[in-house]
Amino acid sequence: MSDQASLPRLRVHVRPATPCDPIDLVAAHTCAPVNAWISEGDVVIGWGQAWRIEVAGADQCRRASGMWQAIAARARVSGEAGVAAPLCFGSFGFFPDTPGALIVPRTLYCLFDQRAWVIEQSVEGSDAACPPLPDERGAVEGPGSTRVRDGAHSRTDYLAILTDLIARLRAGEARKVVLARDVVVEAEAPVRPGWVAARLARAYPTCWTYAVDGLVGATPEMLAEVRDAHLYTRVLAGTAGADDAEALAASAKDRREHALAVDSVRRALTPLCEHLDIPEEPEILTLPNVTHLSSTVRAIARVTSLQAAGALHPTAAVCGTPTAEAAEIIAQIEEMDRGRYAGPVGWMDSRGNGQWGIALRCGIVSENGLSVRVLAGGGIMPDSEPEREFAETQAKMLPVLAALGCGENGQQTG
Ligand SMILES: C=C(O[C@H]1C=CC=C(C(=O)O)[C@@H]1O)C(=O)O
Repeated sequence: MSDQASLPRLRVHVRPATPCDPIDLVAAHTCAPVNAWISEGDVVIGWGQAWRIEVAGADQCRRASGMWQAIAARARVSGEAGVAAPLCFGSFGFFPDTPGALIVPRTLYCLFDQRAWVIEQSVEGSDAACPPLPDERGAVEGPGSTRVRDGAHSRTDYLAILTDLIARLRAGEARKVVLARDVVVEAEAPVRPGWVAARLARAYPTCWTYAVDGLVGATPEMLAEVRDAHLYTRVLAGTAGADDAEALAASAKDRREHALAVDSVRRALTPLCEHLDIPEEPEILTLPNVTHLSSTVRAIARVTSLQAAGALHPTAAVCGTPTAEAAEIIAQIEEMDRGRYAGPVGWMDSRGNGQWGIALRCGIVSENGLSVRVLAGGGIMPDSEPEREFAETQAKMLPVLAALGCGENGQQTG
């Protein structure tokens, strides 16, 4: 059976709405599951689920994009013409054996160019009512007290894996490998992704905050944003402390690490794009917890945002160089399921325009909400130092740990 067999016909209604604080809205109490994308520019928040597309195996993004285009083409849309509805959210695995999904919410609140819209989406023939917008004055409860425990590896184990990896890189097995680790936060009461997203969006307003299908985070790295064929990608690789911008700019190791990430983006985009514009030198991006080397890449690409994301994933910022060798080494030594960490996460409209970030600085909330796996990694080079790389992952975990009320070393901060 083809992927596109038995796709639904959506009924969609778009109406203008009063702009409100989207962060209050995402934190508001509701019985329907929340998915969200909050940035300084665009906001998309959805409640409930009208339809869901699950994709497993290779080439997930391209296949999901094809199914979405077929659904969007046959949707019956009424109301105002200000938004290219229907809209969906999505999240995909780092490795192809983790299934990805597109979620079509029942009710959406969107803020584009400071204009607000409410969109109702349902499958023709289903008569369940769309959930109303929640009252943004009623925030959900937090998870109470929380504590952090080791994930797949203790600090000692992880340092040993790093040491071994650096030896393999020095022996020439790959030029760069991005290694990651996890910790687990246990909570007294269920963690609500909307509550975590609201705290992240307030603390990291220049990042793209997302909550999709239980994956919640605030990423500074844009994999692919496409608006009417204009493609924008922000490549990050090379990290130092929040106050160490000068040292980072001068670090030969970080500049080489960054150049490999930019090269991987160039290679992926060249067959896909025209007018590929890649800066010669990276800039510094300063966040509250870390500083990164950053390159903004622009191009003209006549593809959907999700097709572009699929062509780019996995970049050398999250996998390594060469890609196949790095992925193989990760699979051998990381001994942890990355799940959807470091995969594409975002949203898309009926024309394929949308934003797909890399799911970094994130947590995966368990089904009952009582635990959250927090993941972070870093690019390892032959001249990396294990202790510094471990400290870098701690700094990268800080946003989600702090949002959950845990300090850098796992102590509770309220
Ligand atoms: C793999 C992660 O970060 C990537 C993005 C920015 C900087 C990175 C680095 O310097 O290693 C990583 O390539 C992560 O946050 O888990």
